Amino acid sequence: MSGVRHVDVGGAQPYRIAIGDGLLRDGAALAEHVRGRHVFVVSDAHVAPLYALRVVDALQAARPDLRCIVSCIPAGESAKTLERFGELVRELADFGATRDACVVALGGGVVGDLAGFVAACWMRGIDCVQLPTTLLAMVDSSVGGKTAVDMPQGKNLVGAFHPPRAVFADTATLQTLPDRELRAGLAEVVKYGAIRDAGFLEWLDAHSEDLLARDADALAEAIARSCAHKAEIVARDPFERGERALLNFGHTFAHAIESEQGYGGLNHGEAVAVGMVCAARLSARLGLASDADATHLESLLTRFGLPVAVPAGLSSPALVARMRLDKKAAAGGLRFILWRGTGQAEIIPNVDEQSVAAVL
Ligand SMILES: NC(=O)c1ccc[n+]([C@@H]2O[C@H](COP(=O)([O-])OP(=O)(O)OC[C@H]3O[C@@H](n4cnc5c(N)ncnc54)[C@H](O)[C@@H]3O)[C@@H](O)[C@H]2O)c1
Ligand SMILES: O=C(O)C(=O)C[C@@H](O)[C@H](O)[C@H](O)COP(=O)(O)O
Ligand SMILES: [Zn+2]
Repeated sequence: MSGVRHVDVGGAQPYRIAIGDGLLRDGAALAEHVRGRHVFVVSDAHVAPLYALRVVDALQAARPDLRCIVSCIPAGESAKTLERFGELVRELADFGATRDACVVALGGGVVGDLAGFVAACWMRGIDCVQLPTTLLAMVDSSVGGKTAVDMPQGKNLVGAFHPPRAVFADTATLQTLPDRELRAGLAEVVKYGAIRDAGFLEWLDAHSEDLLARDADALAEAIARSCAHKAEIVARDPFERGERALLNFGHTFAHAIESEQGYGGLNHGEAVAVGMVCAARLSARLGLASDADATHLESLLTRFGLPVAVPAGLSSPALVARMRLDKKAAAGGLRFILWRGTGQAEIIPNVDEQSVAAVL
């Protein structure tokens, strides 16, 4: 296969991210990561009909001894629950999956987070291979080993760190992705520029039309650069003891919005876009950065067709209350990822709630 890019994730459990057109058909490469005979493919109602058979056929052509089953969850954030987790582990038990079984997550970040959590828990941890099919999953959720399910009380409240064995991002799958989901992925791409690479933001600015038109080279470049940023951070800080928290830029706001809307309003990428603008405005309010930087970020996100304001009808006190259950909050109060200007994010403890409410 020509033109495949690779990003290696270092650390105690290293793995490789492959990015290229047609990777789901490369059964030999996928099968390399299956140690036993059980393959449990988790996908969703939109992705499974498009791609699941392709993956199973490719795997079985390469390894006729494999036993593959496909479990299909409903599409969307509302499927990322403890209840669905329970169903999937019961299916694994019925399948007779042994400890050398492999969970294959075929889909967006919802499938990736849920299937990854199943892999983290079944027999205290089995292999997981991530096959991301959304831009967001390719640039972010398939990498780094955060797995989780949501609760009504908050996003990703129950989960585990469980790095994948490998990630195969087949960029051909992006051709069937709805526009809204493509734009959601661009929000997390912008995040890398916002937190640590002002030059990347300039590149995104210059290539915004190519990206929205799904130009293959522009998308592959954006994915590879995003993965390289994430790989560098998670290799140094896999368990978010320090700098990994920078990847949460905009997320304290985003998660509060998503949970307050019952996971049926803005999708994750859209909420992150709003959250990043709120974080930039809060930085300006606290005197850390200029309002001009926030305005520049807002205009790039707007160009990508993303929302930049908190949806009408959400109350500031309710959102702030939700932030108290954010995973970065400590007994001492709210901790935010803010910036000192484009490309310079920092962890800021003890942010006062009045300033947050004012920005909301
Ligand atoms: N673990 C992490 O580090 C991490 C990072 C970022 C986000 N996340 C999580 O990821 C989730 C969001 O992921 P997402 O944006 O991929 O959403 P998603 O998984 O809900 O996918 C978005 C929609 O696109 C559909 N879809 C997926 N691939 C498709 C394709 N190729 N063609 C047609 N339709 C397709 C899905 O069925 C779904 O309807 C959130 O739960 C978020 O919390 C996790
Ligand atoms: O990988 C990380 O670390 C991130 O924070 C990436 C985020 O984009 C992602 O949404 C993540 O799931 C948020 O994690 P959480 O710990 O805040 O739930
Ligand atoms: Zn995110």
